[in-house]
Amino acid sequence: MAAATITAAAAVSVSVSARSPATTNAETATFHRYGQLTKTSHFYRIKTQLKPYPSLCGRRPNRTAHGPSSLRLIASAVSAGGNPSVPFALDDADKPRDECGVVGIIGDPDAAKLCSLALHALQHRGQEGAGIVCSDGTTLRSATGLGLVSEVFHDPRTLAPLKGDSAIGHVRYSTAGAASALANVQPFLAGYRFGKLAVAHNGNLVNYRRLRFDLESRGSIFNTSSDTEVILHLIATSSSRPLLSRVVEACESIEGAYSLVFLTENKLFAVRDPHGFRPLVMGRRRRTGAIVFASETCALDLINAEFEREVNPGEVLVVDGQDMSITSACLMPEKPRKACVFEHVYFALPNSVVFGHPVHASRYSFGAALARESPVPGADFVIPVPDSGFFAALGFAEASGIPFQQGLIRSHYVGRTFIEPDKEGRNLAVKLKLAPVRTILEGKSVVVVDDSIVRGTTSSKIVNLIKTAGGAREVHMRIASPPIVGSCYYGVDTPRSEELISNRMNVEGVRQEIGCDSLAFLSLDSLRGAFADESHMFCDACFTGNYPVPPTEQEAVKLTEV
Ligand SMILES: O=P(O)(O)OC[C@H]1O[C@H](OP(=O)(O)OP(=O)(O)O)[C@H](O)[C@@H]1O
Ligand SMILES: NC(=O)CC[C@H](N)C(=O)O
Ligand code: SF4
Ligand SMILES: [Mg+2]
Repeated sequence: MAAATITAAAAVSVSVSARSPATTNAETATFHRYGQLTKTSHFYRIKTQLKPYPSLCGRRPNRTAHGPSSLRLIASAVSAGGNPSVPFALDDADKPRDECGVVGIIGDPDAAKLCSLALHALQHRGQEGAGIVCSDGTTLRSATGLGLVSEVFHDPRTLAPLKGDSAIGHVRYSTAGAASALANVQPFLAGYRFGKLAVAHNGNLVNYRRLRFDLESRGSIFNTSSDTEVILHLIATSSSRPLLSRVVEACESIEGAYSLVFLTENKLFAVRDPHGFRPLVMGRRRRTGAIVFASETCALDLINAEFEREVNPGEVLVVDGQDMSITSACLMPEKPRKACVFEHVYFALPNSVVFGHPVHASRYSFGAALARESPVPGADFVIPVPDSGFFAALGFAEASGIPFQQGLIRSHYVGRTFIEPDKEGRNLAVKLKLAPVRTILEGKSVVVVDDSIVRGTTSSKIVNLIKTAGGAREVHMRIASPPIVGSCYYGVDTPRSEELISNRMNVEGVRQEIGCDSLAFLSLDSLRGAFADESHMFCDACFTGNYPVPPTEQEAVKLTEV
């Protein structure tokens, strides 16, 4: 972005209506500009959720380019665990990894505590680090650490200083920047010339290297090696006012996947990229009326928040802590919706409703379709690969009429293996995690259903376990998604294409490699069929190679080189 002008396409106006949680009538409908809201009630409901999305969009005049950076990342007030001395190098050698979970709460005296609970519910989205930033209206405080939420916040003294009515939180699984660096654990808290700002990000920016290069050549000093920090610098160097405009302007420069929550002293922002790759939902706590944003509805459920709606792709929502008014703006002209289908295949928890569809139901229908496409006549049992293969196996069993049996037991003390950052960790985790039930499997022909094969680590170990330790006669693997043939550039750990087993070999080659008696994957048509006439609104690039936002040549090379 060397040019001196940026075209900012933010909405100039938003619609807000207000109501008390105790009433159902809309009390007020006011029209505001850039979040200059008049207080009409303590509780507001956004009218825009009833409007067709494009009606929110508008345009505002050109703005001048970013000035010199004045951003200062503030070290965590509390660093719970980890090694703070890990350097801040831009680790080009890092490979992209997986998902993250974000949460934001405003209007509740227990905001930080609720955030930590919500992060527990989102733990499956990232196991490398966790953190919370909260605000008491004047001061932002932060606690971050490496490891699981239960490890980072095991000591009540870590949460105790996090007082205030608003907070954001993050569980990390790195896509850009070292997995082991405490500095990369979010939320990031920064000081800039208009105050303090914290951010938590789920997704991956495909153009962050170029943006970082541009910012650094204008004097920005980066404190982390994460793509997310670029967003803070873009906001800090924007010449737009107020913060909503700066956020919008920053988002116009970034490309790729981003579901974001920002916290200032008195406002909470939620932003979703125009394609809507990653999920982000909004809810409201019944007891206090607090507004909650979270990656998945399972986090809302845990803290008794009622789901209200998704944050729309391309939407910026701002909740003002002073009057709980909500402002909605549109980032830029509409782009085709491309929700990540892999959230339904693997990432999200089955009790979540993601992109408007219950995850357990999608998985069940993938499994049932698989049974119709690739039956295994004469098999004795259908066995799920815990955890995420469970509902697909149930669908397979019911559609095929073959009895369902829990032939593999999962240890509750080992997390997700696919999201382990290194190969040794993944190998060990599969071994420790799954154990065969010999008295079920011995001498039997079994259909083993898993949600996906990525590198093949899990499947080959499972086939071996079931045959040797379990004593099964035949193992027929059925995979409830198509072969993964392409890397993901939008926040998921499908790293180098050479590491993807289905990219290296055909189905028969994969079968021989993992050692099962037969192998079949779900067809692309059946995957898409589960979403019927909405299927065009899903990204399935890792199965098809049709990338909605082409990675720049440089990004693609970097991602495949490391
Ligand atoms: O081919 P691979 O590289 O081994 O990756 C695929 C496996 O990883 C995932 O499980 P994971 O253990 O991460 O999570 P889960 O417990 O939710 O199934 C997925 O469900 C497959 O089982
Ligand atoms: N998986 C994610 O969404 C991670 C967010 C961010 N890109 C990071 O690497 O920390
Ligand atoms: S490429 Fe695959 S994992 Fe990545 S966003 Fe698209 S569907 Fe999801
Ligand atoms: Mg699994």
